[in-house]
Formats: sequence, structure tokens, C-alpha cells
Amino acid sequence: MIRIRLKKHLHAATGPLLLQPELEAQAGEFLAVTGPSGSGKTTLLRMIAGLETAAEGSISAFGETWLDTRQGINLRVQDRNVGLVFQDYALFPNMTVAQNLHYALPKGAPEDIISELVDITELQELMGRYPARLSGGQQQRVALARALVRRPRLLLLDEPLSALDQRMRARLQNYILRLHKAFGLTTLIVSHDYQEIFKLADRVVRLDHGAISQPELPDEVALANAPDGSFLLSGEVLHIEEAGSSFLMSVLIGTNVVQVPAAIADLRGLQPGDRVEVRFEAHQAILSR
Ligand SMILES: Nc1ncnc2c1ncn2[C@@H]1O[C@H](COP(=O)(O)OP(=O)(O)OP(=O)(O)O)[C@@H](O)[C@H]1O
Repeated sequence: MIRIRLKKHLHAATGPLLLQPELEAQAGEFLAVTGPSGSGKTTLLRMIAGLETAAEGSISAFGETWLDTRQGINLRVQDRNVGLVFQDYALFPNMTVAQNLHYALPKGAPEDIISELVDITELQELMGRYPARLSGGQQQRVALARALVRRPRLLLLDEPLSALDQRMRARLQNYILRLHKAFGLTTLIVSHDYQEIFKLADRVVRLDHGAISQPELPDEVALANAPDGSFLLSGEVLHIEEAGSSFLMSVLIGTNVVQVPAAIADLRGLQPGDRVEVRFEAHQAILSR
């Protein structure tokens, strides 16, 4: 469980802004933070990591107090042990992928975490390369693996995929989900991309004018932001069952299991494990194949 209650005065483009987020996340939750540009999302993540000071407030995480300004507690970045990935990959250019990963390992710590991360993020072939010889997506895969070398329980992602094209984004989202699950992480992602939010997040909060507003569900955010009021996502069929004269499919889209009604003619040999496309319109999920 993570509890965050912070206050900081910012000098935003529009004038002074009091950033005063209050936020809770359950252990293992994948939470998306959205909101207009300049509302303080990056500053919030940096304060959680300990990279930025708060005027007042408290952060407790997994039974530890990271910050309590009343009691004068303020753990250093390295003692909070969070994984951080920003939009720019921030790899050391003069080190190979393997060296970038090993550099993050504390002295004397067992190295098995590195092979585990390399397996999950499929970096085996890239270990000897320098960052300049990697695509943006590959670099961000390395940055993700590197962020987890110290085995953090909290992963903070600040628009990590916004520099990548749509195809690469979708691939990287799958890696993020795999890592989130494999390491039982609690993950906070700042994102403006409603499809990404839907695919990844269990819950969405909005930071606006410095404060966190009502939590929303990922599909509500996606529908509200889709230009034509509908959007298409692909997922994996988990289960198909009869429901009266038609069928009901359970489809896994990101971390969400969505129930999609289907007529027998729509099924056409579909089985669990197949990939399908689902269109969302006015909160209805429609099989689009
Ligand atoms: N340490 C600081 N002191 C005062 N003002 C700051 C500080 N850090 C950032 N700001 C200002 O606070 C505002 C919010 O910045 P921040 O980067 O957190 O917003 P954001 O929601 O992440 O925006 P975007 O979506 O554009 O990345 C900006 O106008 C920024 O200039």
C-alpha cells in the first residue's frame, strides 16, 4: 500500500500553482496518472522518487515512511528504491547494454536478477551493443530492465513510450505488463494515450490544477478521449460460453478482462488463445475480429 499526501508551490506557465496531490495505491496495482500539460505530473513522480522536495507532506510505501515533513523524515532517492523510466532513455552512451545493466547492480548483490530481466525483456542478442546502435524501442527496453535491477517494488514511468511509433509502443506495453506481473510491482504511469491507459492500467487518476480528481475507469477515459467516440483494441480470447441463443467471450485486453457478446456466426472457429479486435462504443464491447 502506498499513501501520498504532498504540497509544493510551482511556478507554472500560467502563474503560481499549488501542487497538492493526495493519492493511494494498493500493492500490485497499475495506476495511470493523466491530466493536462503543466498540471504537475512529472513533478509528482519526481517527489515520490525523492528527486524533488515537497514543502510539506508524507509518503508511506510498503510499511515504510519515505517522507514525513512533520517528523523530519526524508529518505534519499537510493533508500526509497524506486524504478524510474522517463521519455528519454538516459542510458550511458559509453557503456554496452550489459554494462548499463551491471552498473545499476549494487556491489556484491546477486547477478541472477540481470539474467531474469534480460529473459523477460528479450535483450539477449543486444547485450554487446552500445545505445547508439539501438532503436528507440530497444533503448527503452534496456531502460526498463535497468530500472528494475535493484528490485524496486514501485515502478514510476513518465510517458516512457511517447517518443515511439504506434507499433513499437504496443510491443513495449507488453514488456511493461510482463515486468509488472513478473515482479509483483506497483506501477504508476503518466500517460496521455487513452489506448495505452486502457491496455495497462487498473485505475486512472487525473491531476488537474495541482489536485487529483475523481478516479476513473480506464474504459471511461478511453471513450471520453476517442475522437469519434469509439476505439479499437486487440486482445486474446480467454473463454467462450453459451449465453442463451448467443455466446459470451471473455477477452483479455491488457490487464482487463472484457466480456464481449458474439453470435454463433461471429465465432467462425475462434478458440481460446486466438487474437481478436474489439470495438468499444458507448460502453459496449463489440467483436470486430
Ligand atoms: N521545482 C520547481 N519549482 C517550481 N516550479 C516548477 C518546478 N518544477 C516544475 N515546475 C513548474 O511546474 C509546472 C508543472 O510541471 P510538470 O513538468 O510537473 O507538469 P506535467 O504535468 O508533467 O506537464 P507535461 O504533461 O507537459 O509533461 C511547469 O510549469 C513547471 O515549469
